Amino acid sequence: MIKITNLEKFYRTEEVETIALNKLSMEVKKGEFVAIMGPSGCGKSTLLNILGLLDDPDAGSYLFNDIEVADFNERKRADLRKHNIGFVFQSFNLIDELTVFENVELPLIYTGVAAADRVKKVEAVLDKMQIMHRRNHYPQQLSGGQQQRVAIARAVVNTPKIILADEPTGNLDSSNGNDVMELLTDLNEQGTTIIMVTHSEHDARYSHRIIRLLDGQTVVENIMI
Ligand SMILES: Nc1ncnc2c1ncn2[C@@H]1O[C@H](COP(=O)(O)OP(=O)(O)OP(=O)(O)O)[C@@H](O)[C@H]1O
Repeated sequence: MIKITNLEKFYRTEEVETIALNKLSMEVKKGEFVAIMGPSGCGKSTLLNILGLLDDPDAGSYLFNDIEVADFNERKRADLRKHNIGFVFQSFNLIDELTVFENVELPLIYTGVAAADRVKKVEAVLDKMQIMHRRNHYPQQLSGGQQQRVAIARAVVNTPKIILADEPTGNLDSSNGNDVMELLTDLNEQGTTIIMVTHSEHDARYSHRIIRLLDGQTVVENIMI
């Protein structure tokens, strides 16, 4: 599903050049649940942004479902992204001015789904995430665990092929964190590929495989049993 080869990303300022990804290669197969770990500054967010088509690499190949996307322009990236990729962030990234229902509806508006179908899809996913009773609340009226359930609902409402999660439990207590990991596990068992950046060895144990990065390179891969 994802194959990157010799991927490079540099950040240049006037004085210094930082190599964020240094000829990084990795592969993620359809249906896998992969954790990406490594010390601060090793390139995890940079990698996730490129995998999520939010940013482009400076060199190397990125095959998404066998299509070379490394040289896609922003418009083509956005098109592929909105139909295929769901994002879950540490800080939830919900829109405060929109209700729970409206936040989850947004990706369906972007992909042109008709209003009646939107209602059905949003209600189904809110039900699945057990947050239906809060559909008319605003994000600030919800607990952190509830906000992350809404964010996961928003990530999956378009039935993406892949979910990219950046520290999804980072702002949650352990009980809410475990609930979020269980939700991600359920989605994975229903066929969604998941790539999750985490600092938590506990959360990483929910995955099938850990890719460890250091200085923009893969250093080791652990298969979970
Ligand atoms: N916009 C930017 N401009 C300049 N340098 C950057 C920029 N973004 C990231 N970097 C640098 O690139 C390297 C990789 O950063 P990245 O954010 O991908 O690391 P990370 O592994 O996600 O770190 P953390 O765990 O702290 O979030 C770091 O050395 C960082 O300082």
